[in-house]
Amino acid sequence: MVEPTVSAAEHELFGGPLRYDMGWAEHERARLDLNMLSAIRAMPRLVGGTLRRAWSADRPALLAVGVSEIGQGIAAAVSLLAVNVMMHALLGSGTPVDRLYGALPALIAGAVVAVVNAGLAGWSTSRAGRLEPLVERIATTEYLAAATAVELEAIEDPEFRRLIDVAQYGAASARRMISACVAALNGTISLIATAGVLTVLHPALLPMLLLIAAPRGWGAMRVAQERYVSVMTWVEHVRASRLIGNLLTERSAAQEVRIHSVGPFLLDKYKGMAESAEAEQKRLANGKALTELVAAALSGLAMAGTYGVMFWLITAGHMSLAVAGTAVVAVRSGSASLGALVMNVNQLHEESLYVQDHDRFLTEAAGRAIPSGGEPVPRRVEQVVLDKVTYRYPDRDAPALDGVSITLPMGSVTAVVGENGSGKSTLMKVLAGLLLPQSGTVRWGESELTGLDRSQVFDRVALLTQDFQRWPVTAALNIRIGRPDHDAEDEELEPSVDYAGASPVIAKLPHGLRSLLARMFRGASELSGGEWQKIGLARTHWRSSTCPADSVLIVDEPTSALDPEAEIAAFDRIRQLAGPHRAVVLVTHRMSGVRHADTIYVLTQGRLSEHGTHDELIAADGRYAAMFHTQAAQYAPDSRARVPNPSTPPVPDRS
Ligand SMILES: Nc1ncnc2c1ncn2[C@@H]1O[C@H](COP(=O)(O)OP(=O)(O)OP(=O)(O)O)[C@@H](O)[C@H]1O
Repeated sequence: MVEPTVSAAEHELFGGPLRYDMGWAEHERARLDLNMLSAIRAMPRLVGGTLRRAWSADRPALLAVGVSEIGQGIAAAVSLLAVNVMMHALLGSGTPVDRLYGALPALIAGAVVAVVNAGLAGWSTSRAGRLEPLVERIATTEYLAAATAVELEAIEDPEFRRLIDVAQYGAASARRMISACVAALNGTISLIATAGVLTVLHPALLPMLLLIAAPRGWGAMRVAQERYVSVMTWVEHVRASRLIGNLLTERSAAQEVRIHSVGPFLLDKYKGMAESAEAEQKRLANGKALTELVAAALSGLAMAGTYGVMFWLITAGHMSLAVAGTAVVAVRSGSASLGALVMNVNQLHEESLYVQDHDRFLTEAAGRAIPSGGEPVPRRVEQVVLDKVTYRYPDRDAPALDGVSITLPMGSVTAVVGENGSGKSTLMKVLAGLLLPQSGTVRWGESELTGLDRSQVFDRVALLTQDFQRWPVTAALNIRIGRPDHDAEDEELEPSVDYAGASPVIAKLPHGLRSLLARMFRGASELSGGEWQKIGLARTHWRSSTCPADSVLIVDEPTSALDPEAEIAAFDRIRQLAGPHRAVVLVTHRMSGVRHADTIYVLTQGRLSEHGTHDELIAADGRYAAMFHTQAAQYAPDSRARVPNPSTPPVPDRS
């Protein structure tokens, strides 16, 4: 395993070296112990996978490639035979002119074969060129579909995220494997043809040919292995460098980059990291040069040995000069074919390592996919209940939720409050069916979440979080995307726009709802944070209003960017969304927004510490009352007297 030097920049920025830990499974390390034999042994399986993809992409094109490559192999054998006939004619008896005339038919045959060969090569290239993008598209689609189908827990699992990262190279490799397969097929057929001719000429020549090519094969395989190990070891480093590069150009960081002079600082770190990556490239290049030199020397020795054997065969009278002439041509073309074949097999092997990552990702993703099927969610449920729910994130020791029970009757507004990190958002993900609790149950009416068709559960949930997605599409689609399979004209979206108080926002846009909301495109418009939140609210309304059955609306900090008037209006509107067939759950730190909720649940460090109405909780004078009074105190006329003083002393001035 390569242990590259760690740059000072990495230490400072990330607290140490960023390296792919190869921790997926023990067989990963075994996989890196590549050698030529194991590569050749794995070849039928790898080629089989590529052919399967190509077969499903375009059968006629694949067949055309196969036929034209076999045709080229036959052409190679025929042209060697023509050379043999020509040699015999040229080195035979008679006057030079007679001998030239004697060689003419073979010469013409060779020319015809060359033309046919060129035609076949062109045909193969055009069909392979058609297959390549199709195969890449199939592999990319498989990758994207698998990534979107896994449980949220998998997406948040750093190990799985790493696999998503490395697997992204697989689709391009699957594409390149097509041309490598074609070239390998071409090389194999040419080689078989040449080997056949050589064996006919003299059986001793065939092993010599293998001896010439073997060192090059070994060299190519070794270089590929080194490169793959290096790429895998450095993948996180490369990603981090790219991240720094992006931060320097991203709009979101642009202000701090300038005002805090983060630009020159990060640029310097970027250079530091690039230098350590360059050192690795240099090490690889030196290793490659040395390996290739040794391989070329050994191959040269084998070539000299071959000519020596031929010399001995001629002088001992075991081989005629004409046969020797053909043999020289055959050995040269055979060793070139074998060399190319080794390179192609090697390329196939290298690409296949990435395709294997892609396939491994697909297998892993299938194991972590959200199960399809299950019982339908009852159309009417009366209430949704979370009963003693416990959830612990895979990389955490303490549970984020510990035995939490809440009941959400249809038609009610429920508020969940609590300090930062108390588990509110996690609770909402469990409620939405995005996370499955390790213990406890979530019930829709009498039906348990685990037995339900999860896609139907998602269908019944509308979710608005404070970091909701701002899609780089038109304003209309940004609303309609709340239920993308429900087609709608712009006019049908108007009630949602009105509901969210977003009409003035849309009116300001150059093309109304048709305006593109994506700064990165020319002519597009950008909204402020609060304006975006209104669009988000409109989207949530659209989703809720297009659900024909009992549903749950979850709003997690929906008003953080709204001005005070808009905030009051938004809380009012959210409350109005509760209807006979809809339960509303509101998560917020704004205590003014929760006081009208039917029930308020207070979470403290993942546990439910109290619940009740606003009046009950104020009367209980517990955690809720304390939070409420603290916030209310800020707005009291004598607030200076009532807001608690900071618990820490002021930060000293360092200048
Ligand atoms: N994806 C995650 N992986 C690991 N731990 C997480 C993850 N998300 C949240 N946590 C942890 O779970 C706990 C609860 O987090 P959660 O986001 O649910 O709290 P919250 O009450 O919504 O906080 P806030 O008010 O700050 O939004 C925290 O300790 C947090 O660090």
